Amino acid sequence: MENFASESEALAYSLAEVLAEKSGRKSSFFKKTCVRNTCYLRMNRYPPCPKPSEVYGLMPHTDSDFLTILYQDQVGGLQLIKDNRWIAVKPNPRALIINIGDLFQAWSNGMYKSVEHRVMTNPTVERFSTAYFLCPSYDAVIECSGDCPAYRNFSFGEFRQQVQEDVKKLGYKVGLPRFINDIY
Ligand SMILES: O=C(O)CCC(=O)C(=O)O
Ligand SMILES: [Fe+2]
Repeated sequence: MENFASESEALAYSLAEVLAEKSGRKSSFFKKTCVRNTCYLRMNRYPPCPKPSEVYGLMPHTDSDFLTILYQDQVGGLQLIKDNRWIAVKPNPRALIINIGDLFQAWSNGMYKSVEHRVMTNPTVERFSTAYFLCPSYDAVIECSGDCPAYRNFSFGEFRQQVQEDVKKLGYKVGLPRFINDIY
């Protein structure tokens, strides 16, 4: 598991470097902004569920980070939304899944999208996945790029707090729409 974490960390940084350059920013941004104590690994276990059509393994959501590196086992169940339709992400033991998170969407002014995804349950088989989340320090300010920034500046701490507040009060995450720029 430690190996997975350190390999994922290295991969996340190099991917983020390339993506930063592609979005017209300094490639060193993530090295400077992301710190070990906010990045984390999540191990997901999905027990078999007798009513898969009624119970999600994981509710539809976007990830609240910069970038996620995900490994899923052979059971399947991960889906992402494309053109308003849910598409299954086929398990491949030789592949990792890379998700752009909300912070990268804001930072790139929507050039890269934080894709909505969910996990369906399986009636008979247990499923496992492991995800590494690349996150900035809580006080890092996410500045949206471009002449017409779609989002106002916000810190990761502020974003996280708002997400937690919404989940507590409303029962779901609102996420980036809360930070849309209202100067236009
Ligand atoms: O289990 C999966 O395939 C997805 C996990 C996930 O989306 C998450 O942990 O945020
Ligand atoms: Fe996720």
